[in-house]
Amino acid sequence: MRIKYQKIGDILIVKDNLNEEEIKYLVEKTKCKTIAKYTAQITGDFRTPHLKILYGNETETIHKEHGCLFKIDVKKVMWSMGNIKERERMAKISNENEVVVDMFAGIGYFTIPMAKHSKPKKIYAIEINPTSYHYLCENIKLNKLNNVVPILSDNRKVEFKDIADRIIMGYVHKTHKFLDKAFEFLKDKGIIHYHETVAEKIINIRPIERLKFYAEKNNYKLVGYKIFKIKKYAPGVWHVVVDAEFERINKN
Ligand SMILES: C[S@@+](CC[C@H](N)C(=O)[O-])C[C@H]1O[C@@H](n2cnc3c(N)ncnc32)[C@H](O)[C@@H]1O
Repeated sequence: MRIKYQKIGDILIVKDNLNEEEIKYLVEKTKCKTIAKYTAQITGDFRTPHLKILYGNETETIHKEHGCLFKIDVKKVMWSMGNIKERERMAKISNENEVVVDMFAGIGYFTIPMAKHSKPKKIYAIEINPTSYHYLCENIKLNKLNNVVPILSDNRKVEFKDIADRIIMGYVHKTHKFLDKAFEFLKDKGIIHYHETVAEKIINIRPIERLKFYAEKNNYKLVGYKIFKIKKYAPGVWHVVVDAEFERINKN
């Protein structure tokens, strides 16, 4: 039998409805406690999934990835398998001298691996959704991290100035609208990991134009960048991340 599934901890997410025989096969093969299927696209600012349970009833699990533990309720909070490489990349990209702000922390998708493997001085992990924030706090404890400060808030209401060497903007819903805030957080020099969904034809143009526009508006200049494709988002549309390096323009 060939059935495609994603495994999050001991929960399977499948694409199609399954018959009894298929469910029995998957349960025996994977020892999963629950099988579920997404019924619609992830929606809203909180990125809430819509799920139909096909087998079992528990939706909370602990997922292991890159040496980290992620407690998550798959019914309440999203988990993107397509971002696995990016989570690995973020794990290694910082260092012990940096202060990082994760503006869209979720349950700690990027914060947890980065805090554990790169060991920056501090990561301020901001999350607006109380359910995701709850799991973010759980995951900080589970991974025994003492360099993460979780903040339950809309990142636009957080009043930090000039504190970050590095900023993660892991969100793809009009992310550019949050760039003014990112520049408030940024020190004189720093890096922003800017995510966006963009049509294939303008992958190398639109994100960079937006970054340049907001940099200039906030008295910074873009001094270097690299664009990475994360995954196909829709036909002809890519989820990309730009590692963008900025310097404040001296007013004198
Ligand atoms: C798409 S999820 C994070 C996905 C993650 N980067 C991954 O790899 O799967 C984005 C998170 O940003 C949060 N969020 C959205 N708007 C926000 C805001 N204004 N301030 C803080 N968090 C916000 C959402 O609740 C959600 O948990």
